[in-house]
Amino acid sequence: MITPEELGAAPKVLLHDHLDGGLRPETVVELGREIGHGLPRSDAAELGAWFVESADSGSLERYLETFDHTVAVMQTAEAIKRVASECVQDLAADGVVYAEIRYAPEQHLHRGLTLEQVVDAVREGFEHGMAVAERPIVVRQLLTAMRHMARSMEIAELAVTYRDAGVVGFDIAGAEAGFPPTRHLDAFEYLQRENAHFTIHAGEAFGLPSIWQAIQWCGADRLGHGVRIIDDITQDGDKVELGRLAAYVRDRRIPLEMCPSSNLQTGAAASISEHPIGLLTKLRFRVTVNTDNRLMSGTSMSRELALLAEAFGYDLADLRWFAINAMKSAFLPFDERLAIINNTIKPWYDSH
Ligand SMILES: O=c1[nH]cnc2c1ncn2[C@@H]1O[C@H](CO)[C@@H](O)[C@H]1O
Ligand SMILES: [Zn+2]
Repeated sequence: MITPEELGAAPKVLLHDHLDGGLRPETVVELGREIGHGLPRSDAAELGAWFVESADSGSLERYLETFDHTVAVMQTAEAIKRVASECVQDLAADGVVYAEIRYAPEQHLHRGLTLEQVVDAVREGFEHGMAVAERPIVVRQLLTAMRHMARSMEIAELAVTYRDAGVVGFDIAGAEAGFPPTRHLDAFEYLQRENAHFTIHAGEAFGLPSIWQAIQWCGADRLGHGVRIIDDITQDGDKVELGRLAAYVRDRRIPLEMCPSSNLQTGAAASISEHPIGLLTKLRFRVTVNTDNRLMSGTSMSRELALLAEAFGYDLADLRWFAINAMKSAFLPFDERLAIINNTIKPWYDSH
């Protein structure tokens, strides 16, 4: 049994977390008041509960509607800096030692900011957060393009421009059904030519064709969620068979950015104990554990790991495996990844 203290103290690595899905409820209330944005609840605790209840919709499309309020209050450099700094501080307090935080710059232009000003504001917020956090943490940005929009090439170029200024990769997000990854093929081909890294939300609200396109057409380094890879695995008693795509994903060690609580809310999985992460972990896929949207799921890295430990009996050795899997899969340069594994992750787990 892992104690709550151990869970909090254990070094954790987070690869899939949305900046606009992780605000503190109090911050949404305060920023909303400052700009006169009407919110469904004015009390912070009630608003926090409202986000979780509303996101508990059983559909990705309705889950995503809750972001209207967080995106609305993140339209000035000051507001974005505050949210970014608080994000880093909250993660550090939860024992996260490395995080890649994503958001869509194109969604923060309503009050006159340019794409560059948005990325700069997030960078300043992250730097501030890393400087004041109660525990050491390294945080980098992933720039997301919205899959139903047509700005992915521009956002991919932005990611390359900022590659030495805190941005380590690119992503596409938003409603999956009807918006296949190949819709943004030019952006992915451009990134490959630039030796840049990217992950793709795939296999969350749509199945194998989405995963297949993300990997075999677009060349994704990692899969956001990827839970539906389970559709290519058949189980007959103790006998487990992998289809060609599932075998490819496992053979190539393609990291799966799994987000258990988020999947329950969008209907991608029925319960934690039935979540495909159990089988995929047993089969030694490159599984990583993530939060997706801490506000909408009312969660944290510690909580996600606690839920898994309870459902599957995981111990500290499993947590170590998840942390090292994630660190190996990070878009940070190899020597920096290795330093975090050898100087931070392993020493803690070796002594516990
Ligand atoms: O689980 C998810 N699947 C797909 N899109 C998502 C998910 N969570 C958040 N976003 C979308 O990504 C945007 C940028 O951060 C958010 O505004 C939200 O629309
Ligand atoms: Zn996501």
